[in-house]
Amino acid sequence: MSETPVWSFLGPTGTFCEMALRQVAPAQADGALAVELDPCQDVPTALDRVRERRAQAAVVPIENSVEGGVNATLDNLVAGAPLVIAAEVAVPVTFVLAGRPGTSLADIQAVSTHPHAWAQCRGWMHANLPEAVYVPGTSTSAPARALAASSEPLSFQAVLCNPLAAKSYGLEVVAAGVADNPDAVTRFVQVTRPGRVSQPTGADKTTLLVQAPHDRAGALLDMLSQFAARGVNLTRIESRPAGDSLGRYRFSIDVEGHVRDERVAAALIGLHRTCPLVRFLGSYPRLDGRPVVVPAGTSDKDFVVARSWLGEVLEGRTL
Ligand SMILES: O=C(O)C(=O)C[C@]1(C(=O)O)C=C[C@@H](O)C=C1
Repeated sequence: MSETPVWSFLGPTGTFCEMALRQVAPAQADGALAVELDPCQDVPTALDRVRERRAQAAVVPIENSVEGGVNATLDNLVAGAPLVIAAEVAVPVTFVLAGRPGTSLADIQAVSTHPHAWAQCRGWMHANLPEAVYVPGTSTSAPARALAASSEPLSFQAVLCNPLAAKSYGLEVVAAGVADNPDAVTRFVQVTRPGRVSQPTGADKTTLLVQAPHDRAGALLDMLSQFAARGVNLTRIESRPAGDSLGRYRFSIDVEGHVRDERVAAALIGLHRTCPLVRFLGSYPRLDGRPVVVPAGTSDKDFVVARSWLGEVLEGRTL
């Protein structure tokens, strides 16, 4: 009998991350999850569980429509043993302000939540609870659980979490629909250990980490030219400090297409020839399912025809 696969995520139960996991994890015939949930204290721990083979997959936040890239994820993905992204999912993010039963706005002097959640509610907090102090939490549900778990006074009287977490921990909603941007979404990724790369679907994305040479003019332009020359469209590019000295940056990049697409493969080969570091972080179906637009002259067929023409040239059969 095969064992139930373990999937790790940023816990405890009730995070947006768990909502994302429930959207991508396999389900049984009756709709119940076919994986065992492994809530972790932070993103690096969730990813390490996969590296250590204690989990088959991890679901972690990677990009937030308000705060941008999630550094804990972007940096950890390239820090240790290789991992790759297998799928992506977006979760709409709206918060409730919740406290122990009976709490009213006037009782709240301090609020705890994840720093990204706080960043998404700053304007609302300023307008409604300008005096409230912020107490950082390891996730949105960790302080919710802590508040519900005891009746002793804590350093905060309310939390910003998702409505399901407030309900499951038995907290009372003091204010609903708390968000500076009602359309905010967070993108999460399912991460696994690398294996043979899947086949393209025609609507894929590839994530890379690239370090451009730092000691010559135009290095960044050269790096970007590797994509432009092959008609590969970028959907995200962010710089992250390399960490070893000031002024050295790496680029976290998402491109349209799959590493098995000729034009994406050619861009990667070009990067590998010219950049000191290139990490492939996975090709996976894009969440909007929108087919990739392939510019003229960059389809797989165009590459195959051109290669066969060159073969003919080498054999002296054509010029
Ligand atoms: O704390 C959670 O609930 C998470 O899933 C993490 C996280 C994030 O890292 O951005 C996810 C969505 C919200 O933007 C707030 C926090």
